[in-house]
Amino acid sequence: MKKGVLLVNLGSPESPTPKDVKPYLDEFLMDKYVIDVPFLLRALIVRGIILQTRPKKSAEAYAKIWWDEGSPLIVLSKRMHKKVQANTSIPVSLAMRYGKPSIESGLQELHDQGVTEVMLFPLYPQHAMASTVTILVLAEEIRKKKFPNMNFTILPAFYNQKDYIRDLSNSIKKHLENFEYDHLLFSYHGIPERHIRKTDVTKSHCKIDGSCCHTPSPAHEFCYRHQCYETTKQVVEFLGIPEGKYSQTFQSRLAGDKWLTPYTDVEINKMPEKGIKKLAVVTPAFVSDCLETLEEIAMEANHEFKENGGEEFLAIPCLNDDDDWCKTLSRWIDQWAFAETETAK
Ligand SMILES: C=CC1=C(C)c2cc3[nH]c(cc4nc(cc5[nH]c(cc1n2)c(C)c5CCC(=O)O)C(CCC(=O)O)=C4C)c(C)c3C=C
Ligand SMILES: [Fe+2]
Ligand SMILES: [Fe+2]
Repeated sequence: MKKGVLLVNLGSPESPTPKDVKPYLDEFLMDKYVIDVPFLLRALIVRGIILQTRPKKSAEAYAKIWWDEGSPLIVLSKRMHKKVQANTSIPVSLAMRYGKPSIESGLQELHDQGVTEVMLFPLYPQHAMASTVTILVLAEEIRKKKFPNMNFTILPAFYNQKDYIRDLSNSIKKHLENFEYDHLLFSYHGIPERHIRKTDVTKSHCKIDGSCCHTPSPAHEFCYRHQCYETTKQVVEFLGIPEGKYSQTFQSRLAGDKWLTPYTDVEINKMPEKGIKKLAVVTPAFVSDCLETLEEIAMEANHEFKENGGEEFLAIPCLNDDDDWCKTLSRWIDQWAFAETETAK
């Protein structure tokens, strides 16, 4: 029995061109855990409507943040992977849910090293159907077809883990050292409200009314909204940020559904008139900087804030390949690998 780990992030297109963005968006948005409607309706919405115009617009956005080495999300995930591997003797592979390197190639790499016990490690602090569940479902499909002798253990969402909260808080603190902020905004990737109800294991707890997420419930093990509030609360406590000096919003919505509120862009635009002139934004739903942080926040939100009277804007980087964070990841891996754990198939 040999143990190994598969780190899985979201993925990016091959290049910032409509030709490569289109198949990436097709794979992403045709995922039934992302656009969760019956296949024919999904195909109509995605292929008939979204893919007619979005690839060009998205490619332009990607082109603004693209690096010489490639997509920031992929480059940063690879740097993190390298440091994590350097601090553990357990084989660690990196994969993306959409695009390359694929989950299948990551599992193949581990298989080629004789690994039979794999910890699946979704690189998302908060659990969501559109991010975590889709990884686990696809990995299981591939396991059944190609690697039937492998066993999987799943690393649960780490939104409230002491080590994660400490590393995130320390990184925020470091970036705020030279920035006298009026307000710190915690902006999380949004999801449709319907997804929250679907992942409610009690089928009765989630009301999305502002109070359910603060009332203890078994639903919270899989409630993205609760987990976002909890990450914010624990970071705020760790850093001692006073009430009124921070808030939480959700970004990156698609047209159509009602997504989690308040919306980041709407709130940021209102801030200058409320007296917030120096704004810092942190994006804890992402462990690696990506289109959503580098373009939507650091460029677009920054621009809008200033257009509306804001003066200074700081987009705090994600944890990326922060040394402490990479050591934490290696330590979690070792804790699992060297503990007497039961593996789940
Ligand atoms: C926290 C993780 C993420 C969740 C949950 C999530 C849900 C979700 N996303 C879309 C649609 C799009 N997201 C896009 C980019 C994108 N999304 C995440 C993470 C989560 N998404 C990341 C890390 C990225 C950036 C990828 C990169 O290459 O840098 C995009 C593509 C870009 C664009 O055209 O705007 C889309 C589309 C939905 C519909 C959804 C939940 C239903
Ligand atoms: Fe997304
Ligand atoms: Fe809730």
